[in-house]
Amino acid sequence: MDTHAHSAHLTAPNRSRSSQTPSPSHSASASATSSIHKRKLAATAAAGASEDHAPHAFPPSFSADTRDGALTSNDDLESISARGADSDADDSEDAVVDDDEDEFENDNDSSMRTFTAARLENNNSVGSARNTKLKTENSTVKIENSDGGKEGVTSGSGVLGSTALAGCSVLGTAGKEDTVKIFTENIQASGAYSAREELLKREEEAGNLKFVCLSNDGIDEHMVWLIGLKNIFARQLPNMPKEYIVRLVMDRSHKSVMVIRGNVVVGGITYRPYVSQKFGEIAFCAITADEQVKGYGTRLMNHLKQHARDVDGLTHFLTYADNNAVGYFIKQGFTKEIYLEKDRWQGYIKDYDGGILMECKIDPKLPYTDLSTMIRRQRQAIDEKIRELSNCHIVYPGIDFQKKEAGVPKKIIKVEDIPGLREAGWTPDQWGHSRFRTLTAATDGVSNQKHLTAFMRSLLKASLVDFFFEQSMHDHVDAWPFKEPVDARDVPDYYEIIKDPMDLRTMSKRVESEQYYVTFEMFVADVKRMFANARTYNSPDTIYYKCATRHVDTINIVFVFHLLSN
Ligand SMILES: CC(=O)SCCNC(=O)CCNC(=O)[C@H](O)C(C)(C)COP(=O)(O)OP(=O)(O)OC[C@H]1O[C@@H](n2cnc3c(N)ncnc32)[C@H](O)[C@@H]1OP(=O)(O)O
Repeated sequence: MDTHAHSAHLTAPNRSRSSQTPSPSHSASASATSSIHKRKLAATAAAGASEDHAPHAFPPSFSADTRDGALTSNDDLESISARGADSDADDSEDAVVDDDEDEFENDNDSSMRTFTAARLENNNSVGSARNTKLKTENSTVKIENSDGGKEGVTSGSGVLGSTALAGCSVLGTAGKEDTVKIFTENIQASGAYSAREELLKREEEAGNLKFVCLSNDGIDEHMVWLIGLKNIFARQLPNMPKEYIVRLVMDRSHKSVMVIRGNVVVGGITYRPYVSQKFGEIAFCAITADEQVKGYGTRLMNHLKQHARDVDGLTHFLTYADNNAVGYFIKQGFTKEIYLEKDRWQGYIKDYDGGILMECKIDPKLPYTDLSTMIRRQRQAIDEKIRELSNCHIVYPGIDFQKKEAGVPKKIIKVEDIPGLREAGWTPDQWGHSRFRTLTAATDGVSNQKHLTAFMRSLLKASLVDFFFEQSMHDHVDAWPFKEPVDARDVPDYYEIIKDPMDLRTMSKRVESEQYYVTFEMFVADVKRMFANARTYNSPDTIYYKCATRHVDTINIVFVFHLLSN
């Protein structure tokens, strides 16, 4: 274990999403993430800790493992301090040369100022105000064995393959296979998640897209990709000092899983595997602005999990997530609750003020890069089971419900003629189970229907108007809105507000058809609808409103009376 120590007070990288990120289909998340919040990383490595706990400069990745090839020095480390982005220090102070000035032209200044000012402050007043931000629990920083870093460079590098489970093989006979296929495709069901994963998986198989995991191994092409990734981080995490990003990305104990499309980096995740502790720390995660919310972030995370489990032997990931990226991490299976035992991670990871520590347990078995196939198979298995137990997958032709005037059906359909009803287990003796008895079903259905029609007719033609509108008719002869359908020429906005109009004439037509109101409840429902409309359209001080209110109770009484007398 490296026991190199120095008294550095470290970085305040603010990791925050770039405000220029377009999010066509996710405006909510885009707007939520567009505000650049200031985030401070209070990282510390106290000098003088015990040998066992390997007192080190923070982040540990800048320790001895890093010296052989990373673009860092301990001086540089000391210079990254806990500072906000509002420093006004001299921009001319040199730091790490930027590889892509265009990329950075908009957001370069603030972090450079932060960095520079931090250096000045660090020289002048080590341990003053900044110390108050340092988190005491981090005062001892454990140093990971170098195995993590080395592994990252050797066995950990390479193109990440999908586990390529066989395509959707369907159980059962050929015929069944077809139906299952049709059904599964019909369910639209793969859902957005699976659809995106499936699409990107196909892109990978077609060779248009690849996911690689690399460290700084000196290979030219890899370096170009790492620099491309560094640029994306710098742009997407504008409050994070670029020098800090460079160091971690180029640090050989860190690994980066990258999405490469057409030899161009689209995004990536830089993490440090703590192999002996079996967890990894995600340092940076970003997708280039115009490729966000297209599923790359999810596929990237899935590749990362698979690689970290199968190559690094990790069981967990920890990360300090930006507030505005918490939603993304939750969708990737991260939680704010940390279940990993503290002694496995505390002191190992960088501590960010303003971020939220989140954890993800890596499942030991899940085929992370082929989840869409797994989900599809699960759906098929569930579908098969449902088919064994029910006929709900069989779709019958619909009922021809052509209507005449006033919504009266053109032809009467007998219940037993409804397609699929008998097949679903219905038998005519189940009539009585219906909540509302229909009169046609009873043995004396015809006479009952006649009786009901007569009753409703009398209510409408004779007593209803008098009974219900006695007062209003006397007081207001023009109770016309209830008697006829409202004329849109008289009341232009009526049908914009009232979507289900009702009036006494329509009801009368329904009664006279002797086909519409097969239960008295249907009749009462129309009366109530008529009153409800009156109260919706008219203001409470109108006679229509008052009248409707008064007579809702009346119709209820009539209804109860009818039920009792039958
Ligand atoms: C440790 C850290 O680095 S924290 C900082 C994280 N990085 C950033 O904030 C930089 C800017 N943002 C990005 O680079 C990207 O948006 C990422 C990396 C956060 C996500 O990558 P994407 O490719 O956009 O994610 P992807 O398309 O796979 O979306 C997965 C789901 O997460 C959601 N999501 C994506 N970004 C966010 C967000 N910032 N907040 C909430 N939800 C989000 C998506 O809407 C999608 O939801 P759905 O499955 O219900 O449709």
